[in-house]
Amino acid sequence: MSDDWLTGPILEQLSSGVLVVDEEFQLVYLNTFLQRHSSVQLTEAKGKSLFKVFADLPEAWLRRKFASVLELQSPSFSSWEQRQYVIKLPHLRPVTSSSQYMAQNCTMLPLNDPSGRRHVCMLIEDATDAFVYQQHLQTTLQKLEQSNRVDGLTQALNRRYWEEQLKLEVQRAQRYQQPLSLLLFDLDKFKQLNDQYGHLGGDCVLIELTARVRGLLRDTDWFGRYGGEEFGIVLTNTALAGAMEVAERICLAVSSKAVTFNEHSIQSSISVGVAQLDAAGERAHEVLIGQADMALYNAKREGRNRVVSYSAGETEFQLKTN
Ligand SMILES: Nc1nc2c(ncn2[C@@H]2O[C@H](COP(=O)(O)OP(=O)(O)OP(=O)(O)O)[C@@H](O)[C@H]2O)c(=O)[nH]1
Repeated sequence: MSDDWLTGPILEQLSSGVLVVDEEFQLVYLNTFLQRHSSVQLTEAKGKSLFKVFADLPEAWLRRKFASVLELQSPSFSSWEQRQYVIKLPHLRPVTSSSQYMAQNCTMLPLNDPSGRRHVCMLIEDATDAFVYQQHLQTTLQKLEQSNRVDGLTQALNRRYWEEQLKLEVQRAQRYQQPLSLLLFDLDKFKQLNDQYGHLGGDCVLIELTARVRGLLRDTDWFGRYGGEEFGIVLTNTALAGAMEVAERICLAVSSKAVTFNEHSIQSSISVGVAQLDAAGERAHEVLIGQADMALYNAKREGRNRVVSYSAGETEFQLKTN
């Protein structure tokens, strides 16, 4: 007895695609799922070349796959992670996704008709849910990674990540013998500012200041929040003279324009310490931080709102005022 009564309705109802081709890659069968999603009708497509019916198939790849299934008489599989789709079909999800096509898992099976002629049956499973889920997961992981790197208030890099980058850049500069400089700066009399305008006023100054500073830097510089009101900038491929120029520009950008907070106009300034990498060895980045910190200390001591560079061997630090 024929099994058509059984297989017919199942193939009609199946929510996966079933496609069969003969040895010449001519279409023998398409189930309802595929006809509905591709708008190709079996009655019109039967006997035609698969690659003419579906013009945008990856022909060379699919021919190789089919040939190996026919020759080895064993199944082959392609997942959406390797190749997002084999047949370009629109997906019907009401979700936003970067792709409008159905992600597919494809299994290719050897199939012989009753007279022994060889065919290939391709089963196409809709994997769009998994694809969309993975995309969401990736976006979430990227956001998480980003939030692990930045300081929540100012969006400057946080201290841990910034120090990691400093260490890497110091190693790079040493290996390729390129100059590298470090700026450390600190808001002047910030405690007083907080006392006068409240913590929110202080926060507002920190946010505005970091935005101004960021606008003055190159993409290759690393700007991080080193402590409460202390920040660090790694200037790659920059010698001391260039770093001093950047520091002066930043110092001026802060002091030349007040920050508006509620009805207040808050005037602020920073002191900046600058040092160029000269130490060798594994702890060179720590030495560099120490040197920039000493220069910053001197900028504070000399009256604030200024840039001071560290110079090795000098007892008195070179002072530069705005
Ligand atoms: N609003 C605000 N204040 C902060 C934050 N982090 C640290 N501070 C404050 O910054 C102030 C730093 O004070 P000090 O270290 O005495 O330094 P200063 O008053 O700036 O004095 P000088 O550095 O010598 O000019 C403290 O009052 C901290 O509470 C922050 O995220 N937001």
